[in-house]
Amino acid sequence: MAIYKALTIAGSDSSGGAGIQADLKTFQELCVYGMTALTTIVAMDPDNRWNHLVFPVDMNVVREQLKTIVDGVGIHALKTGMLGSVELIELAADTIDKAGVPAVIDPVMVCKGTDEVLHPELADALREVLVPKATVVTPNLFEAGQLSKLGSITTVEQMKEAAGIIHGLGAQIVVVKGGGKLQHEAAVDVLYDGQSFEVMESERIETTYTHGAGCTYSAAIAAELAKGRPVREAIATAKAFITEAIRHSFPLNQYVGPTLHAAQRIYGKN
Ligand SMILES: Nc1ncnc2c1ncn2[C@@H]1O[C@H](COP(=O)(O)OP(=O)(O)O)[C@@H](O)[C@H]1O
Ligand SMILES: Cc1ncc(COP(=O)(O)O)c(C=O)c1O
Ligand SMILES: [Mg+2]
Repeated sequence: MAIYKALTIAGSDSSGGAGIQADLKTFQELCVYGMTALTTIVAMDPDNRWNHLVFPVDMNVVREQLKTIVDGVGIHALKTGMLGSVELIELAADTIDKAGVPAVIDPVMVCKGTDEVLHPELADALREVLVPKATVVTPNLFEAGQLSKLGSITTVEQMKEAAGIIHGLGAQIVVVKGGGKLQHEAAVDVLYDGQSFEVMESERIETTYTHGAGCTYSAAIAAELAKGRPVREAIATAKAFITEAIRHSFPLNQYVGPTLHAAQRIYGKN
């Protein structure tokens, strides 16, 4: 059996539901060999309302990890998650050029449940340097508002407008995730490939336990692309995967509830 390999360039979520942990668990569930270039370590303070503490990894350390993986092993696809600096965003873009494989860009700007202010230069670098390299880019509503410069997005029409603008930056396929945040009875994502819009409505699960949903979804797309699946098929498979992971999400403590990456394996595909 062929072994397909995927790389994630992302941060560590010590609590295991998002970031590189979500990516690796997802790669494993979808039978892809996962490798990691760690950019940042996020810890959470249980004595201070789960306040996020962010520890960047030295740039040289990130470079050496990428050399190991891209030069030393080889990959079939990659994804990016939390990239905490302009230098890291540029390094991720260079890595995509060098590796020449499909790339899923999850333009992580803020963690759910935190109110950290976004550094504008990060949004600028994502918009100008990394999004143009994307096979698929998966902004949530906030990130789509920042990348498109539309600001607050509250309707499907605005999601379409944002997707059009983000496609214009150079991404091949844009998926704006309405998810649980859009006021709608379904979970609505908008896909745009430069030709037509697809409003993807799926079952909306009533839960607040969606920590890591975006990481998991983008990792699932990357895993399917690593296996050589066509992009639309990869997105459909990933959507089914995240819906089941959210259906079986659970609380870790009073602050956070991740999705269950193993949901399809344990409970079936529904
Ligand atoms: N409550 C929900 N029910 C069903 N699907 C959801 C729900 N919340 C999010 N999703 C889906 O999960 C994926 C990740 O979206 P989202 O949670 O918005 O990303 P992020 O974690 O980056 O904010 C999207 O496909 C979205 O539609
Ligand atoms: C390291 C890391 N990456 C990414 C995210 C974003 O997670 P989500 O998939 O919920 O958008 C988080 C959120 O806590 C994180 O800690
Ligand atoms: Mg996200």
